[in-house]
Amino acid sequence: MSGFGLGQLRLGVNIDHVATIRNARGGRHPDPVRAAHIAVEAGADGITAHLREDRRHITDEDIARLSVEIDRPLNLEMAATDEMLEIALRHKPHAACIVPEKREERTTEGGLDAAGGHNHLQRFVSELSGIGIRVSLFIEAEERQMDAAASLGAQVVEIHTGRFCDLALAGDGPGRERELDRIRNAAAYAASLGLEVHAGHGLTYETVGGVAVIPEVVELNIGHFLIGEAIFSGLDSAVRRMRSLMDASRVRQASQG
Ligand SMILES: CC(=O)[C@@H](O)[C@H](O)COP(=O)(O)O
Ligand SMILES: NCC(=O)COP(=O)(O)O
Repeated sequence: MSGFGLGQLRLGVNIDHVATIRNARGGRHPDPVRAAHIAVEAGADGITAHLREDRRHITDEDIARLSVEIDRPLNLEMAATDEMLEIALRHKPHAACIVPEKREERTTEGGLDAAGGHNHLQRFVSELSGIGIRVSLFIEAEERQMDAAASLGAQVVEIHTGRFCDLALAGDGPGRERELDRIRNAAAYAASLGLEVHAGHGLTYETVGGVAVIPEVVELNIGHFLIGEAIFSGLDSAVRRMRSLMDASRVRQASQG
């Protein structure tokens, strides 16, 4: 149950890094699909998985199994390539979130340049939407990127919270607040364009509250921190704690009016 007064805030659990641990030995344990089941039982509203071109963690088989074995929406993160488009059209996940990818990156370093890549992206957005897949663009908190997403016909934008989280981790209070203001303004602007607003990347127990109270944000996608916490407290406990922090933030915000 999310905060009273504010809309329901969904939690999408990204299970990429369960696959990172599995792939370290090349076996089948730990199983990302088993993790997805545990996350759903613990309160996840959906599962996010990033099928990278280099398959460094989530594999094609993981996506195939998640597509049929999990009874919650699957949010497939993908690069805008013909290979990934074919896979998405084949499995028809609830949503496809188009993210930028560079092989040499350790993790996603920035948002998709929807404005600069408008012509390249149009075919992907049209073909995915054309068969009923909700298309999300993982973008920076910038109005021009929101304008591009709306003009492309994407239904959803996911605002990159990585810089906010990095500033928080570095103890840069003023910088963190400036970035959070940027995210707040971008969320309100995106909603005014009729876009559904999600947020994610790098969120932790410490940073989730600042984003959870943004009224236009209806979904948070959180993965790496939760899988890390799961090593110490178990995945069920980590997801439940994140869920309760999200809900408590919304209740606090609603009670303050
Ligand atoms: C787009 C994003 O921020 C993440 O969902 C993405 O999955 C990060 O890539 P890794 O999971 O490979 O770190
Ligand atoms: N799109 C963000 C996501 O799915 C999870 O990002 P992270 O929590 O693993 O950094």
